[in-house]
Amino acid sequence: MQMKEHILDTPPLKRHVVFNPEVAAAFLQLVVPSVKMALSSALRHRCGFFGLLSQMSSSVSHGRVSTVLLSQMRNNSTSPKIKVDLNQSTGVAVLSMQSPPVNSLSLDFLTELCISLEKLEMDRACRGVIITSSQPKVFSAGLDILEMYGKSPERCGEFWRAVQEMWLKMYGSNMVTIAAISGSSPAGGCLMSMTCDYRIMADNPRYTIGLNETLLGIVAPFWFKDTMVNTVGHRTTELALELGLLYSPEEALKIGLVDQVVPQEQLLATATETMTKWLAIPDHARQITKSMMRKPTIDKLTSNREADIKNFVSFITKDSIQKSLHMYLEMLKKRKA
Ligand SMILES: CCC/C=C/C(=O)SCCNC(=O)CCNC(=O)[C@H](O)C(C)(C)COP(=O)([O-])OP(=O)([O-])OC[C@H]1O[C@@H](n2cnc3c(N)ncnc32)[C@H](O)[C@@H]1OP(=O)([O-])[O-]
Repeated sequence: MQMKEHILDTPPLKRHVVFNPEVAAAFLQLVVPSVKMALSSALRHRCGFFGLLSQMSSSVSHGRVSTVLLSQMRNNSTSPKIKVDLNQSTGVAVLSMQSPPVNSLSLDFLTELCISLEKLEMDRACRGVIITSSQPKVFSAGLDILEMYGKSPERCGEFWRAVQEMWLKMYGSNMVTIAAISGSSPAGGCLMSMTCDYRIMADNPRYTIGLNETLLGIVAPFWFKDTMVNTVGHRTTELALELGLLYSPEEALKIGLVDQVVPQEQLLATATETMTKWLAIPDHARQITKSMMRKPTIDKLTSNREADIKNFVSFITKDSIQKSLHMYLEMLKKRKA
């Protein structure tokens, strides 16, 4: 489990240059994303300010900045993908995913999400987080398929490390986490929901939730599987994963994939009420209990992180898997037309 800790402030940069707004804008576009990436990476490795500096210089020296910059420009990275409202008096934050069209989990998105979660984790004023979406009809479409299609092995590895980091932060959070699932939540979206302590889904039969990876011709890794086994049990997970089942809210409630289904307009109010109940439990007792339940699953990934990245990269870059992803992307486009 993560311990609350303090982040080192970076000292102000002193530069003696003549100010040119165009150069400054270009510089910011180039540097801000790499600082964000480096900060996230430094946080991941808990290596403090000097680690941060070295991450930044290695990003630049390996020419990664331009690749990251290009993909971020495509993803319209200037607008924040995560909005956090912390109510100081209740200690409850509402974290809204707001990355159109479907809150897909790109490297940028995951980086921003991890930074937001880390900040809340370290903020003593925050005891609970409600995770929801500002996008209509969708909680999250799961991993951004474009991050896994046509990308270099190096980039795939970087992406997968960020997916692992998101899971570690969410599944191991000391805070009470409640998913207010306001729309469809396939694959990685379902995983995010399952990392939370409690799940409430909006009652709309058009919404679906589940780990549907096999429908894309890909395989949910062991820690996706473990999270689902811990949530709904072994046999239900076996069926769900092999068939790539997506459940309606009512069906999800029946198998225990979500804990409550409520009318859409009551979703946030119900999540807030539920949070009050959870926060009535003394933090230390709840946190130790949560750790007791989840630590073995977390340890399994932390001790196999590099091997898991290697597996993912060699799997996802196979020609046959790339073909499956291509076909799935085409199917999504056709379905829309
Ligand atoms: C080993 C690895 C484990 C993998 C885990 C995963 O999470 S794998 C992930 C498994 N995830 C899935 O299988 C979910 C697939 N997605 C869906 O089923 C639906 O989009 C929906 C039900 C989430 C929302 O329905 P809706 O009618 O509201 O929206 P819409 O369908 O009209 O889409 C709007 C636009 O978004 C695009 N786009 C969508 N998803 C993704 C994505 N993940 N990524 C990137 N792009 C995505 C879509 O192509 C379209 O683009 P366009 O044409 O505008 O350029």
